[in-house]
This record gives sequence, structure tokens and C-alpha cells, in this order.
Amino acid sequence: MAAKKKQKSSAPVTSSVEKKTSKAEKKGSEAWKRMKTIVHNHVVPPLFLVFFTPIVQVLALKAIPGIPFEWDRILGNAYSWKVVTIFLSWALTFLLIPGRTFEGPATSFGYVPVYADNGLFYYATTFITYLGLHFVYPNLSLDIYHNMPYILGSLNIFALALCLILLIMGKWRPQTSEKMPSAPILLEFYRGMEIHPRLLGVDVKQWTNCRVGMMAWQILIVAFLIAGGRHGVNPGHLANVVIQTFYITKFYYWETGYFNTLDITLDRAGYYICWGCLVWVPGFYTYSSFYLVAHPSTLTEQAAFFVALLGLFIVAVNYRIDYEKQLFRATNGNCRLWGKPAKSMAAFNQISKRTSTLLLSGFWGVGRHLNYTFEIIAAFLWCFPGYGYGIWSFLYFFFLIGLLVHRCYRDEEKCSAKYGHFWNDYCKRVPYRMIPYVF
Ligand SMILES: NC(=O)C1=CN([C@@H]2O[C@H](COP(=O)(O)OP(=O)(O)OC[C@H]3O[C@@H](n4cnc5c(N)ncnc54)[C@H](OP(=O)(O)O)[C@@H]3O)[C@@H](O)[C@H]2O)C=CC1
Ligand SMILES: CC(C)CCC[C@@H](C)[C@H]1CC[C@H]2C3=CC=C4C[C@@H](O)CC[C@]4(C)[C@H]3CC[C@]12C
Repeated sequence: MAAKKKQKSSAPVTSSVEKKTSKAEKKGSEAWKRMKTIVHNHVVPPLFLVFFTPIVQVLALKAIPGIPFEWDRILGNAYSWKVVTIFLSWALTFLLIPGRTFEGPATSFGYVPVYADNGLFYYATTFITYLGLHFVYPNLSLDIYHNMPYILGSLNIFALALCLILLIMGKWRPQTSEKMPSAPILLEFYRGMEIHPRLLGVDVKQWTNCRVGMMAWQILIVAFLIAGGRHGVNPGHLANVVIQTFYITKFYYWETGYFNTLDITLDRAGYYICWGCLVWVPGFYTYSSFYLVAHPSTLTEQAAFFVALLGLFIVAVNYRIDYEKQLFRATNGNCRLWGKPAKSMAAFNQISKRTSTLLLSGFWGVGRHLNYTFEIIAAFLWCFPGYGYGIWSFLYFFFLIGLLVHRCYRDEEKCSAKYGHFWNDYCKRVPYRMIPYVF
């Protein structure tokens, strides 16, 4: 009886403690949320603007030893402005050529973006034209290499001006009917205003991401290989460029698939994406190849061959993972993966109010983001020829780990909001993100 009384009397005490804890927890989590918002809205944008904007030029100083600081690095020079203007116009022209178009996924406010569907044609024509130009300007690649800091200066000014135009357009002349809540101005500049703005008759993100950033990546690494190979091709440098070239060719082959990704469907056209693709990709993504010009790889021919072969295989696996999901979606789940009919689960999309499906077979049954894992391994392999010179040629690899782990969480946040408890069920069935049994 006494025990019963004790039990009875202790029960309400426990629940009031619980209530107090949950209130305190709620308060704590609200404070945490508020702090996250402050950091996201007021700290991240200025930090990124101040830190990332000059970093590519500072790194260029490190890679080409002995060059002093000049104002041209910030303002560009006559050569860099000529190169940048010609390249931006070339990329724009290919988006304006009449031809096949591709409709991207509709936004939540019903806008259907339309893209030029000539990625591989643009890629091949640009690549061949660049190589052909060497017959007329034999020093072209060497000149590009030596002018790289100024080219980055010009790209930087152009990109910042474009982001400003996008901010003004988005604020005062939005092209779509999307309601955009107002935010601190630096945040608006940093994350952008509109998802699918158009300028000069083209989709801005297709121009900056697919046509300028990715092609600059390809042309620049080839230019650096040629610039570094004046006295014979270095096998390690060749391996570095061969893997990246395969990766970029794959991107153009898959370009229309890219229009379904976070960058295009969720991210707005602002500093993060547009400046990122106009400056960060040409300056930082190409850095391992740039660095190898003045710091030749010490890899033997056999080692370089092995690294190249492994790199090509890993890029192929990364593509295979993206392809499995694309095939699954294109066939409405009626496909075979790894020799068996694909397994899937229904997931109700709370935003479009339609039932969608999530793949449970092949790589997507082993981990939720194995494509990122193989992307990181591929990056490690193409950075590897710079082994022996410290951290410098591995900078992209370390950056990519941060970018993709953060992106993994961002993507899961998006999926959780989209599929609700169906996403939680999927996570229970496929419990690991990037490394089975570890993460
Ligand atoms: N080098 C670089 O800087 C970067 C490279 N990449 C590469 O780009 C490529 C694309 O990556 P990313 O854009 O991040 O997107 P992902 O290809 O990883 O796609 C994620 C989306 O796929 C859908 N999805 C998730 N799980 C399933 C499932 N089980 N079945 C079916 N659909 C599913 C969800 O979208 P939905 O709403 O359709 O359900 C989810 O939002 C990858 O190869 C990646 O490695 C990516 C980022 C940076
Ligand atoms: C502000 C900057 C420091 C950060 C800029 C980030 C962007 C440049 C990159 C963010 C996501 C990146 C990409 C996503 C997916 C891609 C598909 C892949 O097949 C090729 C690469 C890429 C287009 C890649 C390009 C850089 C980003 C847009």
C-alpha cells in the first residue's frame, strides 16, 4: 500500500520534472534555432564574401612563385578582359542558337524552366576550337597560365557585377511570380533572389554553371597541361587532366540530369552559385592542375598510369550511381539493377501532393549518397599527382569533403520536408549516408 502510495505520489513529480525539462529543452532548441538563423542570415554571407572573393587570387600567388602583388590582379588587364569577354560571349552564343530544348522540373509556383539541349555539342566544339587555336597562337596556353591571376580578377569583377544585377532584378523586377520574403541585403546578395532568372534571353544558371564554369574548368586544365609540358608531357600531370576530362565529359553527357539537382531546383541565382561557378570553379577547382605547372609531379609513368586507370573507374562508378537513379525515375521503377528487378518504396510528396517512389536497389540500397563518396575518391585521385608538395594540390579534395558532407545534410533536409515520415522510413531501410556501417 505504502509502495503504491509512493508510486502514485511519485508519478506526478516525475511528469512535472519531465514537463520542466521539455519546456527547458524547447527553450534551448528555440534559442539554438534563433542562433542558427542569426549565423545563417548575418554571419555566413559577409564571411563568405570577405573570405572567398580574394582567396583564388591569393592562391594563384602561391602557385606561381615570385610574382609580386599588382592592382591588375584585382582589376584584370587588357589580355584577361579580352579572354573573358570572348569566352563569355562564346558560351552565350551556344545558348541562343535555335535547336532542341529541354524542360526542367516545374517550380512550386508553376514555372517551367526551358534550357538549350546542346551540351555535348558545345563541349566538343569548344574543346576542338581551343586546341585548333594553337595553330594560330602557339603560345596560347602559356599566356593563359601566366595571365591566370588577371583572368580571375576580370572574372571576379564580372561575377560580382552580375550578382548585383541579379539582386536588383530580383528585388525590383522579379521575372516569376514567386513570393520572396525580404531578408538582410547581404544574405539576399549571397544566396540570390530568384531560382530561374533569365538574362539576354538565356537561363542565367545554365550559362554560369553549365556553360562557363564547367567549360572553363576543362579548357584551363588542358591549358595548364600544355603550359607545363613545354619540355615533354609529365605523366602525373597527364593523369590529373585525363581523370578530370573524363569527369567533365560525363557532366556534359548528363547535363539535362543536372537540371534536377539542388543547384538548379532549390538554390537561387546569387553569389553562392553564380560567383561560385564563374570564379570559384575556374580558380579553385582547377587548382591542382595549375599548381602542377610550376611543381611537376614526381609520379613515375607506371604509377601515373595506375592512378589514371583507377580514377577513370571511380568516375565511372560515380556516374553509374547517378545513372541508376535516373533510369529508375525514367522507367517509373520498371527496370533491372544489378541483375534483379529494382525494389522501391512509395513516398508521398507533401508539396506536390503526388506519390513518388524511392529506389531501394543497386547503389541507392547500399547508401543514401554513395555518389558523393565516389566523387570524393575521384577528386583524391586527380589531386594525388601533386603528392610531395604539401597540402596545396589537395585543397580541392578537402574542400569537396566539406561541400559534400554539408550538401548531404542539406539534401536530406529537403527530402525530409518533401516526403515527411516516408523519408524517415527510407532512412531506416537504408541507414547509411556515405560510408556503409560508418556514416
Ligand atoms: N564536384 C562538385 O562540386 C559536386 C558534384 N556533385 C555531383 O553531382 C551529382 C548530382 O548530385 P546532387 O545534385 O547532389 O544530387 P543527387 O544525385 O545525390 O540527388 C539527390 C536527390 O535524389 C533524390 N533521391 C534521393 N534518394 C533517392 C532514392 N533512393 N531514390 C530516388 N531518388 C532519390 C532526391 O530528390 P527528389 O526530390 O527527386 O526525390 C534527392 O534530393 C553527383 O554525382 C555528385 O557527386 C554534387 C555536388 C557538388
Ligand atoms: C561560394 C563558394 C565558395 C561555393 C561555391 C559552390 C559552387 C561553385 C558549387 C556548389 C555545388 C557545385 C556543383 C554541383 C554539382 C555539380 C555536378 C557535377 O557533375 C559537376 C560539378 C557541379 C556542376 C558542381 C559545380 C560547382 C558547384 C555549383
